[in-house]
Amino acid sequence: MGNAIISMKNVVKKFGKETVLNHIDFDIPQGKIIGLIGPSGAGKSTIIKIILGMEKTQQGTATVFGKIMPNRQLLNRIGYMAQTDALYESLTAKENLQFYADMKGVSGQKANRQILHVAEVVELTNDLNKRVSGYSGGMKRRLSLAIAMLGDSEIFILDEPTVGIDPALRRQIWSELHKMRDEGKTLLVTTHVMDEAELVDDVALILGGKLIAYDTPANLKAEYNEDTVENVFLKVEDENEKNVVYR
Ligand SMILES: Nc1ncnc2c1ncn2[C@@H]1O[C@H](COP(=O)(O)OP(=O)(O)OP(=O)(O)O)[C@@H](O)[C@H]1O
Repeated sequence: MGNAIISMKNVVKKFGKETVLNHIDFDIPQGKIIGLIGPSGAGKSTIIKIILGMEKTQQGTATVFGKIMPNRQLLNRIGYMAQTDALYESLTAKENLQFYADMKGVSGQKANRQILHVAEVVELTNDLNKRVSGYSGGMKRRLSLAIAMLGDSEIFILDEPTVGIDPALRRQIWSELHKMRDEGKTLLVTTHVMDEAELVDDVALILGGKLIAYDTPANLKAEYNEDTVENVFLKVEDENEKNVVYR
């Protein structure tokens, strides 16, 4: 794909003798939300870490903006939310946001504006002055997501951003992700929540370290003759258990 903003070419990743990613190839165009879905241990976080240059491959390459990763200079163009929260517990949420805004090179009035906006998106406005040590798990996830949204990133890589977040707020967060997409941002999001897979532009289905399907939710449903992405996923998983021995 000519206009790919993120690309993986023939990526093989092993941990010891275990092959975790088995010849993964895919291109993500700008201005799309891609949902990375697959069962626990399928290799989703490993894909993300390779794209960010945090893990090395045994074969193949990941490129972002046409440059082979790892590339430190590109990192401030990517908003990343990891699966584990990296927060300063003894600081307040606002202080955490100020710290990360500063790290991303945003300061002054612009930082204040962004902090208020991202806090509102994740409904933490009234808890900004509380210490993070007193936050619940879900509040910490929300704060991590708010931090990932700070700055002027063009790409957002979000590993399970809505875990522990209730359905109403999840909807609000997805509406913000769509808004970001409509402004030309590119988002790669992993999720276990299958109804969220209906909200992305393209679904990349990972099973046993392989990219099994990569298409729009509508095309996948038509191809597999199912009415939900969840049913497509179950069908594909079932077919693969019968036919393929992977690893
Ligand atoms: N640092 C590591 N050392 C050894 N094995 C690892 C390491 N990181 C991941 N793995 C293994 O690689 C496989 C894929 O892990 P990964 O975290 O990418 O899966 P995932 O699809 O993100 O799972 P989940 O949905 O549970 O987060 C798993 O079998 C895991 O045990």
